[in-house]
Amino acid sequence: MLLVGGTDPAQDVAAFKARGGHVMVGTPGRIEDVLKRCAAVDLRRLEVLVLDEADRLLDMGFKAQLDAVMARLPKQRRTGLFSATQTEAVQELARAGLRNPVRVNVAVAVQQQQQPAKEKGNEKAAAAAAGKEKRKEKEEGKEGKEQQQQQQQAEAAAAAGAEVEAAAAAEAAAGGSQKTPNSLSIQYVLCEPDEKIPQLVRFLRLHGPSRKVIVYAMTCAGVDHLAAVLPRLPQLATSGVRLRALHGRMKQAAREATLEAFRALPAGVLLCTDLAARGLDIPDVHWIVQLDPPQDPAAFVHRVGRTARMGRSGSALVYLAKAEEPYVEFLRLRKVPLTEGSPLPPTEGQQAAATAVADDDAAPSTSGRDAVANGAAGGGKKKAGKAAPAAATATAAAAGGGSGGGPGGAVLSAAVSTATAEVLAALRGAAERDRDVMEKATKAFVTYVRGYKEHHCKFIFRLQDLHIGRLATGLGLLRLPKMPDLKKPLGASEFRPSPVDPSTVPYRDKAREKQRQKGLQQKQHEAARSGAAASAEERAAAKRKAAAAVAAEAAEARLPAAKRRQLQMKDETAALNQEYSLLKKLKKGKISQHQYNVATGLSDDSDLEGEEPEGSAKPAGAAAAGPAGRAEVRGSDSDGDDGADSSGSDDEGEGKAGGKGSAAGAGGKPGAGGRRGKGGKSGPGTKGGKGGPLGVKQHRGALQSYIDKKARKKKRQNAKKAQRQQQ
Ligand SMILES: Nc1ncnc2c1ncn2[C@@H]1O[C@H](COP(=O)(O)OP(=O)(O)OP(=O)(O)O)[C@@H](O)[C@H]1O
Repeated sequence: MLLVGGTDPAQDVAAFKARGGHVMVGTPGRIEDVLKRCAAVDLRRLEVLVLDEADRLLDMGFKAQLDAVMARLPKQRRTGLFSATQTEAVQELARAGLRNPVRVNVAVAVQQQQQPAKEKGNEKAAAAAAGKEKRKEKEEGKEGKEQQQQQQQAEAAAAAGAEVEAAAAAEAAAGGSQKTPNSLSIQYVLCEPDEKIPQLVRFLRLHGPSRKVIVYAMTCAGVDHLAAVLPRLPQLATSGVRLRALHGRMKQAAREATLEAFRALPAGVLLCTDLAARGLDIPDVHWIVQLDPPQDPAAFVHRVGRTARMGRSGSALVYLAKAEEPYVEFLRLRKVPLTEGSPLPPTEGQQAAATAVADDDAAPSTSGRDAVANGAAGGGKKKAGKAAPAAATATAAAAGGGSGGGPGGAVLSAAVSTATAEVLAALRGAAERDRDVMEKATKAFVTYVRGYKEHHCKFIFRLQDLHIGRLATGLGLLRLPKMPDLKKPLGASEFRPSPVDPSTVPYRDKAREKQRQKGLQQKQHEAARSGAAASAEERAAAKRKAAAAVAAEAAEARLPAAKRRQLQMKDETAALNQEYSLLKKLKKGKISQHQYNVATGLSDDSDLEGEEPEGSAKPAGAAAAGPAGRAEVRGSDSDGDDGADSSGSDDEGEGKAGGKGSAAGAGGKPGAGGRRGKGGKSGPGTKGGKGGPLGVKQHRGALQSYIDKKARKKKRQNAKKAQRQQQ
């Protein structure tokens, strides 16, 4: 029976009840599910348990399901663990319930290759640590059956540990070994994040039409992006390369269909994640390309194992950034030898173009990445191509593929750089034209950065060494996404944003774009509605404020007559003081008669514009009393429209306006009589705010009596002073 996801478990149970079976093959989750639902499955006579890809099954991800299944199995059985990367962790072997384990190691002997002492030490240390762990568990262990089980496991572990040590010793005696077949050649090419896709494009142009190639990316979003963008690149469009995508976020039926389609192709490219790293048996795969190294280094061996199967030959390639180069040594220590490869030369046409430009003495100084930005922005590939030579050396040096050196090498480097810039421009152009590509590129970027952070070899793949600017450029992003995870993103300042506004990029798919436009309109509508609600709220607030002012006036009216008079007197005194100072200014010629009239409310200000004060220069007082005061009052009217104008946006500002502008703000104009100055008291011109503006005669009379009163007071004070002096 085959028990895997993608179908209804009830169907599996029904099929088992109907037909029975001798061999169950399945995934841990589905087997556990079926065993739970079907008491009819008799496991008492189970003889053999096989855990294929044992290291993966025994890791913590499948623990619950595997423990549930194994709890139902008889203790007396034969158990086989298989994997190209068998774990040496003895605890895990004990978890699989092994007693007297025997290890069979299939490895390729390599003459004159010494097993590194450090490696041997690691294995011994792992075994010793495992033994120690078990002893500790024994000491702290529980009683009864559980303890007995643990003891058995500990014994098994000790035996397994001895076995591992023996295997290590045997390997050492044999002069070392390698984990990948001799018929498989693995190369690494040094290239920075913005050179990976251009390199891949060149690779696929060369091999894609005639070979079966599997390309691994780190994340599902990365695969989705490649699958969306590669067919649109002019550099690949005419190559006849057939692309298929496979990853874990696809439905089971779609995965199976993709795999079948890829199998059926005579040549083509499978873009995938580590979902397809293990177990796939497609005999005629010739190339494995690892665009991104796997998070789990164990997956490296499994990925490359999709080629060179059963004695056939095969090739593999991994792209590494300069900072990731220690990965090569890391793999060598794990018996996976890699040799350095060169970045692929561009097509003949590009090489010829580069040669022509290299001959031109006046090489432009624009960098390659600038050229990408320019080229994409202007939709001009010519620009990108033209700007390349200056960047050529840098790019080729970064690629480190040995294509430089000597005049011929320089030309080739220039050509490589031109080709890179062209692909990058095309990547960005694709994102600028189709929102789907743009979104996929962004998602690929974000998931890649997150995935990079989760690399198992953190000491090699360090997020702080990942060149964020070049990664974003390499995916054709229009903007650099904000990522809180990235505190100091390396090279972020080198990223050149696209002049295209991402919010304006449409979906190429018409139905999808229509849907988006509909959504946008709906959002605008909602925003307008909430804006209208906000202004309704403002109006309500203004109403409340006016009502409060009326209530304050009414409260004032209810005060005892003496108190009311006292308040009025206070108001009038303040107003008259201001008018007095205005009068002095008028007499000194600092303000004109008209300005005085307007400021004191004796005339309307509509004819003030353009009027020059007496004298050549505009007096400072005029500004304070006239236009400035007016502007402030207006500021208070535009409440909310201009939040930056704080003086005009709150009560305080309004009060100040009334104060500074005095009569102009508060009392002069018809209808302004109700406006309150600072402190909520009636302005001087209002005289209680009820009778409107005073007549000119009345006003002058009031002012004159005030001046006389002041003069009399002063006279009295002077007389008293003189009297004191005489005494
Ligand atoms: N004894 C054999 N004779 C002929 N062909 C065989 C033999 N054993 C295996 N093969 C073939 O070799 C290929 C690889 O076998 P298989 O898939 O079992 O390998 P594997 O070790 O499980 O690989 P992996 O776990 O890496 O996927 C298959 O096509 C299989 O049919």
